[in-house]
Order: sequence, then C-alpha cells, then structure tokens
Amino acid sequence: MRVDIVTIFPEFFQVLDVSLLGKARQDGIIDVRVHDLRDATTDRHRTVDDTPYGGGAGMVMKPEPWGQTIDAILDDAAGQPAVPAEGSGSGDARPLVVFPSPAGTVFTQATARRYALEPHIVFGCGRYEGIDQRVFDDTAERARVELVSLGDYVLNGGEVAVTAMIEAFGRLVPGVVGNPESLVEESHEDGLLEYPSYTKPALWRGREVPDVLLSGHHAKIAAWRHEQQIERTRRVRPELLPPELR
Ligand SMILES: Nc1cc(-c2ccc3ccn(Cc4ccccn4)c3c2)[nH]n1
Repeated sequence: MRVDIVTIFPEFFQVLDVSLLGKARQDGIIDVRVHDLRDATTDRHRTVDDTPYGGGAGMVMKPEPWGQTIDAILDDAAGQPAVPAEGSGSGDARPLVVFPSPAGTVFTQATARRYALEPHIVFGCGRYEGIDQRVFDDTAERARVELVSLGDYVLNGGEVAVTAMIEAFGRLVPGVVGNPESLVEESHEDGLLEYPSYTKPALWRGREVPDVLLSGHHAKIAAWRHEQQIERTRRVRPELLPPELR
C-alpha cells in the first residue's frame, strides 16, 4: 500500500517512523511518502496562501502549488500501480485523495476498514482557513476525492487528522499487526465499546479482579465481557447500540 502526504510541515510526520507503522514501513507493507507543498512554489518567499476572495478573516491556500503537487504524485503513481491489500477494495481503480476538513464526513472505524483496502491514498493537509475549493474540484477530474472530519471540533490543520487516520487504517492493513485476532475484540470493531481489562496483580490497593475472569470458564468470560460491552455502550454511547439492544 502506498500513502502520499502533502503538507507544509513535513517534519510533523517523523512520528510515522516510530512504533508499529515504522516497522510496516521498514517491511515495505506501507510505503509512506511525504511531500512539502512549498517545493511546488515559484516565488522567493515560497508562498502557499493568499487573502480570501469575498473578504473575511484569515488566509486561503493557493491552488497552484496543490495542483502541481497532486498532479506529480498521481502521474508518478500511474507509472507504478500499487498493489491492493487482500479483500475487496472499492472497485474504482482511480486513486483516492483525502482532505481532512471540518466540513467533511466523519471518519469512523468503517472508514478505516475501507481505507485499509485501498492500494493508494493521497492525503492533503490544509492549513490557514483551508484550501481553494477549485483544488478539490480539479482533483476530482482524475481521482476520487473525500473530505473527512475527525469529529466536531476544529483543529489548526490537517496533519493531526491524517496521523490519526493513518494509525487507524494502518493497523488494519494485513501484516502490520502481529496478531490479527487482537484487531477483532476491540471498541467499535463490533460496533460496541470495549469491555474493561485487568491484569496482575489479582489484588491492587484493596481492589480485586472480577471472579469470572479468574474462573478459567471461557464461555462465562466471553458472556461477561459482552455484557460489559453492552452496559458500557448503553451508558457512554447509547447511539451506537443496535436497535435490538436499546
Ligand atoms: N475534524 C477537523 C478537521 C479539521 C481541519 C482539517 C483541515 C484544516 C485546514 C485548515 N484548518 C483550520 C480551519 C479552521 C477553521 C475553519 C476551517 N479550517 C483545518 C481544520 N478541524 N477539525
């Protein structure tokens, strides 16, 4: 899987060299390439922003550097088709270009599962008040474009959102996580929040571990854990409960 990231803060993504994703990159499972948007500027000050038409506070990112950078990435990728992950992808052979945005559709575990099957994703990290709309419209001529939000709060740019999304789908790409079974029993994977976890010691500051977890009775443990998931989901995120459990 190939991932391209366009940003004015390339150093931000050194974090992707660490931990699980770092190993996936070393193993060649995920090929991450970071592009500095300013490399596509032509003026002495390497300008990437300008004042908004129609007035208003803040600055808007100029379309030219974005168009040039995205074209270069898509042209390069067209010359070396990336290998899709196992499993059925979107069926649309065009590359996927994702722009984090407060105005985007909300990124969920279902989005992460879908992205994990894509052979190639380009992420465009905006800054300032956002990117000139014509960049999205122009890119949509040759790629699938998605505007995606992490949630109902406003960040200063797309870099944090892209890091979170790469972690969310990256761990689902076959070969990235050592034990794929650990991906199944977890929050949101089955639609419910996860059950509480315990480890040694059996007694800590006067607090014990639920007896059922020490019983060795796997069916009872599984039943208790599922009940805990339902209880926690009903208490914290009732909207996630399937209709039959509400
Ligand atoms: N879930 C999300 C995503 C973002 C996000 C993503 C990309 C950009 C590029 C610029 N900004 C700042 C900004 C502030 C005000 C209005 C528009 N944009 C971004 C914010 N915030 N929250």
